[in-house]
Amino acid sequence: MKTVEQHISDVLDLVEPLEPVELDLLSAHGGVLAEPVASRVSLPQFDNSAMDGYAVAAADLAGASADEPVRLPVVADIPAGDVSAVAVRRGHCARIMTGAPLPRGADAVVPVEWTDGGRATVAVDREVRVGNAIRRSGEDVEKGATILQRGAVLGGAELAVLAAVGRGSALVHPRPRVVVLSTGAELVEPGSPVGPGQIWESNSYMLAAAALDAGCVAYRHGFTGDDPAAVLATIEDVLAQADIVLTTGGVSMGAYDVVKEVLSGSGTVRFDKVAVQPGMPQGAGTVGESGTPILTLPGNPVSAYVSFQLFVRPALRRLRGLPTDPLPAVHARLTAPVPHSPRGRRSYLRAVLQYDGGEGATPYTARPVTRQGSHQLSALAETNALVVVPESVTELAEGSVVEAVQLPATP
Ligand SMILES: Nc1nc2c(c(=O)[nH]1)N[C@H]1C(S)=C(S)[C@@H](COP(=O)(O)OP(=O)(O)OC[C@H]3O[C@@H](n4cnc5c(N)ncnc54)[C@H](O)[C@@H]3O)O[C@H]1N2
Ligand code: MOO
Repeated sequence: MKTVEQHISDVLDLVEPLEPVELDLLSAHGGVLAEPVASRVSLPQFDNSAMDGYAVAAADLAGASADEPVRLPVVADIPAGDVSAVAVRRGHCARIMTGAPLPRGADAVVPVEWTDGGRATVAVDREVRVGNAIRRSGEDVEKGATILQRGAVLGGAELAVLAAVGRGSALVHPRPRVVVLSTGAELVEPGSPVGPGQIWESNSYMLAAAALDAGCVAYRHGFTGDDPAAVLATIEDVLAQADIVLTTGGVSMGAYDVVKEVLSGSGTVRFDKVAVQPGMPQGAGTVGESGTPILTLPGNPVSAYVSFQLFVRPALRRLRGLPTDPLPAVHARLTAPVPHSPRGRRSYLRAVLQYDGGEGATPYTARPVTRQGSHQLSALAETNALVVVPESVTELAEGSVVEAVQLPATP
């Protein structure tokens, strides 16, 4: 059987970061910067007021106090955006709003709270230091400085920085388009009645949602029955909208394992048994003229989920232009024994990981959920970690220290 690491490596060999495209800012959300961005301007671009108040020469307020306020004539009113470039002569002041350009001659701003708020003349009841409440040009960003590094994921903060320096678009690796196909004649769309022997389809929702959580665009293509011609036609149809295709079901040893049947004869898809539990039957390769990567995951829902986290997620990260680091892992103490684990396969047990600050080897505990079958979906929702049981280990006592892989949460 193939090792987990070998399969991850084979999957990664199928994908490259998507070609960068210039996208307007909101469309670039979730994209990964393909080049560093330097600012063409200083921020702020001009000295401006940090408060609503009065622009003054600080020296004019020498000796001002509550008992003996200094009175200054107000020669102008400067709202934010005002470009009428007033100057303030000594002994005068201008009313000024937050963000408005500082007039020539002023070297401090007095907040309105220190004054009587006068419009023609203002009384100021204390002294002010030079530079008070002034935001200097360049104190946020210096012209020419790098504001974002290549590889930055564009979220709200990054888009704000780009917008603030005047960029209307960014060159990014776009979000990959992930098409999810489910196969199986027994599958029925949730919300519709099921007949005898049928089940409601759930894998495509799980995988499409996991792809969205992983920063991709996801399309769900319902399911395609068990007819080889129809499955092949569907796969060919979706290639135009896919940077990667995920299928579930039909890859094992059954007489109707249609994905394996149709893909074995076309493209470069290889089917292997990977030494992992769950998620053993896996296929990976490319299809179509443009060599679109396709990963065929097992149909058992928990197997499909674990396969996504182990094998699909790194591929999606590479498509996005991100490092393919594994999920973070911590050491944790088991709060229950693991009575058996298959020799020669690495088990990933669904578990609830908790920080209890406890003494000893690790401050984390891991409680494996009770229903560990590949078909037992119900405990997935409470699962936040996968406990790793190495290939050579067949049982573990309560209290054993294990590696627990932390699963990503929906952002
Ligand atoms: N003789 C053998 N049988 C099986 C083997 C084996 O090595 N020899 N491997 C087992 C393992 S491990 C797995 S995992 C499954 C994988 O099977 P397939 O990928 O071929 O999946 P299906 O047979 O189509 O379905 C398996 C199971 O999952 C349900 N399913 C499928 N698709 C969906 C869906 N979209 N939503 C919800 N549930 C789905 C399906 O009804 C089956 O119950 O094979 C074992 N067998
Ligand atoms: O590998 Mo299957 O994925 O054991 O249930």
